[in-house]
Amino acid sequence: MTQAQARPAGVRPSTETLERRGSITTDRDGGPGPLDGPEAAVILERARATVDPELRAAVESLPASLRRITRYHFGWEHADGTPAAGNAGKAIRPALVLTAAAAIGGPRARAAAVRAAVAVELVHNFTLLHDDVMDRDATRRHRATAWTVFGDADAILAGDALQALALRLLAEDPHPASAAAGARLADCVVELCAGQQADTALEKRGPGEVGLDEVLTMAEAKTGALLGCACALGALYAGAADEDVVALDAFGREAGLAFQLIDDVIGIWGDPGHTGKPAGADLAARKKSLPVVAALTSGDPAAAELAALYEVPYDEEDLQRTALAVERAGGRDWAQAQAAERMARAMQELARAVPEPEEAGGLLALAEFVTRRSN
Ligand SMILES: CC(C)=CCC/C(C)=C/CC/C(C)=C/COP(=O)(O)OP(=O)(O)O
Repeated sequence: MTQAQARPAGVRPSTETLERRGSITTDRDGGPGPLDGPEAAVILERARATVDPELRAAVESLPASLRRITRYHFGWEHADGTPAAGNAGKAIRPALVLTAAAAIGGPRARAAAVRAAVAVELVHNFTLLHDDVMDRDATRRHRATAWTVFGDADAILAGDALQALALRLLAEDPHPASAAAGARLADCVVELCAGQQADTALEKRGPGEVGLDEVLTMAEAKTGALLGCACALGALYAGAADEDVVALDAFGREAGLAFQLIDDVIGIWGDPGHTGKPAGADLAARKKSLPVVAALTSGDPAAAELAALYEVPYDEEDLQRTALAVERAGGRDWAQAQAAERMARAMQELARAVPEPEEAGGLLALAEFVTRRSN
C-alpha cells in the first residue's frame, strides 16, 4: 500500500479542524499562526513550543555541573557556556504524546498531557546521550556529541539525570493518569535498554551470523517502544479506554519501526547536510543496520561481496562500493517496502483507536512525516 493510499479517504484537515482537535492553536494563545506549511511541520513546531519551557525548567533544576552538559546537549549553550541558538531535535515524541491526547480528548487533554510529553522527550535525550557514548558517534544534530566535549562519564551521568527528571515530573504530576504513565514509561526504559543491549550484542557477531527477524525485533525495542509509549501516554492522559491505549501504543510502535527503517536508509544514503552526521557513518562502523542485514540475507550475489567488505575494517575507498552492494542486494528497496508495510499496519491500529478521520489526522500526518523525512 502506498502512503497516499494509507491515508483514510477525505483526510486533509483544515486549520480550523486542527485547532478544534487541539493539534495546533493559532496566535490567540501565543502559538504559531494559522496553518501555512505541511501539517506535520506545524504540529512539530507547536509541540516544541509547548514543551520547551517545562523542558528548560527541568534542566535548570539540575546541579550546575550536570546542567552545563545537558544545556550543551540540547543546543542551548556552546561548550564554553555561552548561549547558542538551540537545536533540541525534531520533537517527534512529545508531538506524539500531545497529538494522541488531542485525538482522544481534544485541546483540554492536550494541555493536560504536557508533563508527559516533556518526560518522554527527557527519556529520549537520555538514550541519545548514552547511545552516542556506546556507538562512539562524534556528531549529533550538526554538533559535536556531549561525550566528545565533556568525556564519557559526564555524558553518561547527564543522561542518567535526564531519566530521573522524567520520572520525577510524572511522580509530581497530580493528573490521575500520572502513576500509570510513570509505570509505563519505566517499562519502556527497560525495553529500550534491552533493545540497545541486543544491538550491541549483534554488532559483535559476524556479518553472516545475524538474522533479519532478530534485527527487526531489536529495532522495535530500541526505537518503536518509545514512540509507542509516547502515544500510549497521550491516550492515558486523555482517559482513553484500555483497548484504545493498546491500539495507539501499537500504532506508535509500527510507525517507530518505519522511522528506524528510514533512519537506517538515511544513515547510508542521506545527505550529511541534512542529517548532521558524516556520510556513510553506519557503513564505516560496519553497523548491522536493517538495510544491511536485509542485503546480507537476500541470497543475491551482491550479498557475498557485501559480507566480504564487512569482514575487513573500513577503508574510505570502499564506502561507495559497500553502499552499492547493499543497494544491489536489495537492502534499500526492502527497507523502503518494509517501512510502507509498517505504516499500513500503523494505519490499521490508528483506525481502531481513532476511527473518525478528522480526529486521526494529526497522528496520521506525524506517521507520514517519519517515513518521508530526510534527517
Ligand atoms: C538505552 C539506550 C541507550 C537506547 C538507545 C535507543 C536509541 C538511541 C535508539 C535510536 C532511536 C533514534 C532513531 C533516534 C533519533 O531520533 P530523532 O531523529 O527523533 O532525534 P532528534 O530528537 O534529534 O530529532
